[in-house]
Amino acid sequence: MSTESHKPSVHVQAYHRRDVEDFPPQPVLSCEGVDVSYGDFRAVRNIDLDFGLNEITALIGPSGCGKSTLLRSLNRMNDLIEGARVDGKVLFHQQDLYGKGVDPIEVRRRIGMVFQKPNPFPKSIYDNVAYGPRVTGMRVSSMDDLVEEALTRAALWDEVKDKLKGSALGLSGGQQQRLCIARTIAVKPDVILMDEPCSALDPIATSRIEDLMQSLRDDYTIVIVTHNMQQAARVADRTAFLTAQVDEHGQRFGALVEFGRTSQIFERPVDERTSDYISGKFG
Ligand SMILES: Nc1ncnc2c1ncn2[C@@H]1O[C@H](COP(=O)(O)OP(=O)(O)OP(=O)(O)O)[C@@H](O)[C@H]1O
Repeated sequence: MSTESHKPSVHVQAYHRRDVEDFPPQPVLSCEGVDVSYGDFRAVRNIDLDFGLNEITALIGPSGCGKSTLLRSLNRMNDLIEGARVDGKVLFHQQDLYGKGVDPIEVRRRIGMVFQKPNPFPKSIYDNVAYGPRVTGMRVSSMDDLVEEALTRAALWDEVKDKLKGSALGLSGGQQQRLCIARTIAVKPDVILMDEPCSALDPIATSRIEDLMQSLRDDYTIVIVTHNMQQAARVADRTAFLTAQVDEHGQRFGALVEFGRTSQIFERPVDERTSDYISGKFG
């Protein structure tokens, strides 16, 4: 990594950001020397990253550099992919998520995930939100209240309160994505992982999700993978830039290039590769 600072490249109006410290004072989730492999292919290598409490961290980088692979390692979603393996440590409140005796279902409850394409269940709006609390056996004094709270938190309640028994599939794409966020929130996670949550949405629906992320940040730690650098610059407190490298055997793999406050990454990147990427020279 060079020490010289490179020119600013992306200027966008950011949401009001916290004045985050240079290093997260309280990392909720940390990667220590994380490698993710698919069979013999070590797709992502040696990642060290801290995700700070009540912060939004964006993972950016060119296609295929391993952003989604890394994101899935944060809540053991890669366990569901045959041949996938994670080495190194992913610490959640200092506990290794891949340690002995850790229940991956509980991991996914505490660290929820929202996908690129809204994926509501073919059930009613109400049942989509109530699904997680029911299957995880959460003790709930009033399911109606919990559903209302989650939908309100996901900025969807006013639009759906009169049709809770209607099919979730009848909602617009943006509403479906907010429903998926409500479904994630309903099981009371600490962290929400978002894998390109706006890539299937129009600009208005995208802007609603970005607003929602800002309001969720007070209660949750959010990690978002995005291809949209303007989006990262608008919403994230910190940004990690990954890129593909080639090892001595000619094998491509994803590596972390630079991680810092979003303003620093976009306005004063230290590494030339970051500067080239955000100025559109590759990717
Ligand atoms: N299920 C899988 N089996 C084998 N290889 C995979 C699998 N999923 C991803 N890969 C490979 O791992 C590498 C990283 O892929 P990944 O999808 O994580 O990158 P990405 O940065 O999220 O890409 P994009 O921005 O295009 O979504 C790529 O070489 C990809 O082909």
